[in-house]
Amino acid sequence: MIEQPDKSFTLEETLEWWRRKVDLLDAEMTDLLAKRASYALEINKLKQKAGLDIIQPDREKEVLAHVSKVKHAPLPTESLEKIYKAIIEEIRALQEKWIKQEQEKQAQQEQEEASSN
Ligand SMILES: C=C(O[C@@H]1C=C(C(=O)O)C=C[C@H]1O)C(=O)O
Repeated sequence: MIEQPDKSFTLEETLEWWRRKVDLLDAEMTDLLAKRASYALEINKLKQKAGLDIIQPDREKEVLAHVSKVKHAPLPTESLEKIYKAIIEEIRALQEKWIKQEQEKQAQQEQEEASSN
C-alpha cells in the first residue's frame, strides 16, 4: 500500500501533497536516468574498443523483457515498453553523438600532430 495523505487535508492540500510526491519521484527518476546514461557511456567505450555496433537489438529485447517482469501495476506493460523504447532511443542517439565527438577529437589531434612535424 502506498502512503496516503492526511484525511484532514482539503482537496487542494491533497492535490498539492500528491504533486509534491510526484516532484520527489521525478527528481529520483532524473537522477537514475542520468546514471543510466553514464553506464551507457562506459558500455559505449567498450563497444567501440571491441568494434561492436551501437545498436544491439538482442540486448534491447533483454532490457524490455527484464523491466516487464518487474511489478509495474497500475502501469500497463504496453506503456512501460513505450517509455523504455523512448529511453533506449535516446541512449542510442547519445552513443552516436559521443562517437562523433570522439572521432572529431581524434581527427583534430592528428591534424595538430601533422602540423607540428
Ligand atoms: C547501452 C547499450 O547500447 C544500446 C542501448 C541500450 C539501452 O539503452 O539499454 C541497449 C542496447 C543498445 O542498443 C548496450 O549495448 O548495452
